[in-house]
Amino acid sequence: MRAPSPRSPLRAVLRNPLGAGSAAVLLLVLAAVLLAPVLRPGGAQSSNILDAYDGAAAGHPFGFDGAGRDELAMLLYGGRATLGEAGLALLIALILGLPLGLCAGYFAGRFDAVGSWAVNLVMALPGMVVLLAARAVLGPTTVVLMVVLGVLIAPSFFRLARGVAADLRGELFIDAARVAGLPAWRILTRHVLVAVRAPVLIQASLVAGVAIGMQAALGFLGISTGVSAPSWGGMLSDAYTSIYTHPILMLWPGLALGLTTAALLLLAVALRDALEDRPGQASARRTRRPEPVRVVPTPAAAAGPARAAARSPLLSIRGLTVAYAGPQGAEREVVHGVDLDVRPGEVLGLVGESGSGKTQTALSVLGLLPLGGRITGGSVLIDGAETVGADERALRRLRGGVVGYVPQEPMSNLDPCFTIGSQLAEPLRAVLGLGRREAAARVLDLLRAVEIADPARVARSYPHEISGGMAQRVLIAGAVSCEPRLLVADEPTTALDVSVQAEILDLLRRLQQDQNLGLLLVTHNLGVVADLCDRVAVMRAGAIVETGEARQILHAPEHEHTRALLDAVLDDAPVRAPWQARPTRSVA
Ligand SMILES: Nc1ncnc2c1ncn2[C@@H]1O[C@H](COP(=O)(O)OP(=O)(O)OP(=O)(O)O)[C@@H](O)[C@H]1O
Repeated sequence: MRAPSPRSPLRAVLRNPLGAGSAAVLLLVLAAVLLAPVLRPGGAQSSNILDAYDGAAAGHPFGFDGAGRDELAMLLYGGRATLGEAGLALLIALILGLPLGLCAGYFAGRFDAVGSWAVNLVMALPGMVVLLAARAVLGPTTVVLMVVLGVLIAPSFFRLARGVAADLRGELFIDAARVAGLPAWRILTRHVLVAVRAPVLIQASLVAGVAIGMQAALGFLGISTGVSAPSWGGMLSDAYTSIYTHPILMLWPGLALGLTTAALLLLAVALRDALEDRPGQASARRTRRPEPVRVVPTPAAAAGPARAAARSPLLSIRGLTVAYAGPQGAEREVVHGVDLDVRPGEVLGLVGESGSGKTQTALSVLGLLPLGGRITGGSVLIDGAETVGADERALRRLRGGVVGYVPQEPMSNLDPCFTIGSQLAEPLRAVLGLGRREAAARVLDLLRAVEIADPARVARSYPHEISGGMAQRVLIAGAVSCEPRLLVADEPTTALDVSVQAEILDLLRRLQQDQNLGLLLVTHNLGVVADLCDRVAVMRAGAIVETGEARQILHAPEHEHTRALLDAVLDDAPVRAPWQARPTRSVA
């Protein structure tokens, strides 16, 4: 397995000849423009009519314009106006479009509807007419016109960010981050912004080019302050009056405009290539943790399920119904009045045929139903707190800290852009408020606790650099990282190799017993039920048909559907040996 090479994107851009060349041109232009008062302390307005239209001379390499002003000084000071005002328009467009687009895509619903409506309205406006109207109403101030231009081009960022955020919203690693208790702003700024940065950079370069062009056009048409203050557009306008006699005067501002916009575009392309080629950000730092994670078996765990059953439930579901919006707006109910309890230290297996509603029930507990699905009735109490109808803040308090989630697909639940260490540290910092070093050290302990032999290397790895089994161990480490009391595991071994499944189940059982966790285990595997579960609830067509002790359900099922499920197990199918506590061991 290859260790990740945390290259900085800047270095990658500079290694690319296209990137290095365009960055050099842009830097040169920017430096020249910024240093204008040093290079030409006399300013751009000093003129001598006797020099009008004169060619290059000592100290004046670009010659003089029709008013006898130094062309180089005009270019330098004109660049300050043109680039500065175009930058302002870009900034306004980014400030308005990017956060609103991210929020619209991520939160969807009414936020998206209102945002998209407003954006469509702005896009329907004819830009040039609005600018001319703004000039008439607000006066010939380019700065104000550039603010208006920024508002007009903000929809391009809105739509881009909205599209990416809406796509990512359904990604499992976003769900995993939500279950870990991360607030929406943190998910948006970390996971979503990282995905949107490459297209936004390209878009920003295009928009910067358009803004530079528009600023120059306003100056060229003489509808801005460019008449008195120099700008590249104003220079083009002046040069245009003598285009047949002194065409060279068109060359300098034209060249400045062309070079700058071309360099911007090429730099963005090189940056995009560098960012998309780069698997993630800098690896987590290796630090020593002062104290290892200790998992102490509690007396309650040792007392077994009989004692656990006597305590009040950690999870109590009553009359849960879930429905999905149909094509004609009518809702289709897929979970019908489910009742379930999970007590501390108890493993409840939720079994049933495919499509019976197990996953919908588990996702309801976490408040993570996919778009279109909603809880239409009933109650879900986690540690006594009602989650149905609770706001996002209340749910966040429960996620991570009280309830953890082990998903079905290990790889899709890890963000490919970040190292394992950084992803595990994130909830530790957000939920437990640990510092960077403390979180990094605890990550190593967590990786050790899930029996990963080389935690430092795994913490530095990106998801594509580890195996599926190891990824599932990482997710289990994440699920228990904030010391929850309830775990929801949705078919945690389905996506794994048979040989790895047993190890993962053993690990889950050990952690569950050591930490006295309540575990809601969604599975269709009755072997797993026999091995791990204290009690079992059998689902069929969205309803629970039978609940009882695992031994009773497996040996003396009462409902005919449970009997049919047991009959469907192949007679010669391998049966897992009952779980036995064993010393912790390490796997690579
Ligand atoms: N996004 C969705 N939109 C509409 N209906 C859905 C959606 N997701 C699930 N359903 C429906 O909900 C019902 C229950 O699905 P669920 O995923 O809970 O089944 P399951 O028991 O977990 O099955 P499996 O073991 O195959 O995952 C199914 O009839 C399914 O068609």
